[in-house]
Amino acid sequence: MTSTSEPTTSQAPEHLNSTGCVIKSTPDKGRGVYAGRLIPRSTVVEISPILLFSKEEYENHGKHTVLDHYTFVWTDGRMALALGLGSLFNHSSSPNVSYSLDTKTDSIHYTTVRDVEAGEELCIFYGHKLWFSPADSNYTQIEGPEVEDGWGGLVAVEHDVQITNPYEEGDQAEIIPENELPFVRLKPPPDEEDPESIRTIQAWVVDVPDPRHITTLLKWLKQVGLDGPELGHLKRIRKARDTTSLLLGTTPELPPLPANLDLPAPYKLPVPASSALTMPSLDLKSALWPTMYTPKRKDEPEPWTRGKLRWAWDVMKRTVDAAITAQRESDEFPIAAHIPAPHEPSGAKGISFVSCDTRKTTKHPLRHAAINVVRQLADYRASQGTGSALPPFGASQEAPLEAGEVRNGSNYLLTDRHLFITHEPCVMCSMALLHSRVKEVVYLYRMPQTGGCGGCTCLPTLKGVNHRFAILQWKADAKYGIFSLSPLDLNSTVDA
Ligand SMILES: C[S@@+](CC[C@H](N)C(=O)[O-])C[C@H]1O[C@@H](n2cnc3c(N)ncnc32)[C@H](O)[C@@H]1O
Repeated sequence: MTSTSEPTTSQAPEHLNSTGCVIKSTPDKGRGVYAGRLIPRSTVVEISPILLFSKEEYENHGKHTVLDHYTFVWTDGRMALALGLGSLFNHSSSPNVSYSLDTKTDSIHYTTVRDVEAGEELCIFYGHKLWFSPADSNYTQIEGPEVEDGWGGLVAVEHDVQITNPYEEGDQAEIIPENELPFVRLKPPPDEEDPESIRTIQAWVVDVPDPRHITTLLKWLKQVGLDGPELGHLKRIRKARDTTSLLLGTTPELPPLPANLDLPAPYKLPVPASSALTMPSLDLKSALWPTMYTPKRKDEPEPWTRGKLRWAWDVMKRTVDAAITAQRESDEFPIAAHIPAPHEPSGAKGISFVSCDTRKTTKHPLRHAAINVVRQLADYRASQGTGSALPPFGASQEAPLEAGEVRNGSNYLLTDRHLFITHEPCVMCSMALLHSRVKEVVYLYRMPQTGGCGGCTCLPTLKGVNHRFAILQWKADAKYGIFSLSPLDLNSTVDA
């Protein structure tokens, strides 16, 4: 019989710390740290005291032992072993925990970067040069010659500057005035001018063989409360050839239609989810159902809430951190690109992808950060076995896809998605983003000589291209809030 005080190997005890972290065995990474309950974002889950080894001590002894897989490079070049939970966080390329050094107390602080669900593993990012094959499908191994770092496994913890997201505090639903946004809009968001990007909702429609019955039906819609504003962006009546049809509503069930009119059975139809902002969009949407035309005024950009800015700031911060790491550890250009999980008011959900420029280590001139990250996403989709039949990200409000059905851009990689990048993408990358139907590109540094998003040319405004995307540039004064280290200097002739 097994008692709780006599654990067996098959029923190992779980160690729970006061912030809800549990040590458990993982299937493929040895032990790991898991959330024993929901752990909110920005929770300091662990403060690990460290044990320091001198360089000589480490070179002569520690390095030749298992310690080599557990040690951090400390600020002064000594090696640090985190005591407590600190040594048990496994690596992920999409970490949910960040860590920072406290040199005053010789400890490392581990903080969640997003809400972590009960049962989820808590992981940190070790760096780009791993000494093991990661059980993490999103990881892109940097190719190239092995570099002897000689100094333990984990990435160096170099600074103790605590950077906090300026949008963390306050009402997350508050709309931030345009002049207080951390970026400028170089190009407004596009309207849906591409059949693949048009969002639809399912609505009930009935064909009305005798047009004289329309008036009676309009009165009936009022009586049963189906004349609400949710379909206000559409016209109620469609006349197509010799059939007149009436839009009834979007309720799951319909009340019985007036029996005396002898109408055919109503049916469901995908209709546009919003009005048309441009003439090309009007044509496309009206082909589905007659749609209202409500052109946007020039001074009426899409509002940004504090919550969405908080998301964008975190995304850009992580992009910058990846670029710094790529340069520091692999001597790459400090360029990184990030396709984040889409923002949701309840918190970003889904998978995000981060890649760096790898053209130096791979000796491959086309391995730019933006191309690498689009490929990472494509590989992920392919690995899921759903390939082109994946629904577009952010299409959660639509009816589920039938097996094998392809709809609304599911063949495109970036429909409805943002790309954050440290430097304005070059012409080649801008074209790749255009082909992938990206929604918005956000960058920190403009590249006047090489950029394809406003620098030397602006791909999405060229005549003949079949997709438009929005372009945002981080403001110079807002930029430095995001860096912990030096700016990401790049020669102006480099194509990012
Ligand atoms: C600092 S330790 C982490 C705790 C370790 N799992 C344990 O049980 O002691 C680093 C070691 O964990 C394993 N590891 C960490 N992250 C991993 C990952 N994503 N995939 C596979 N193994 C991983 C590797 O063996 C690595 O040498």
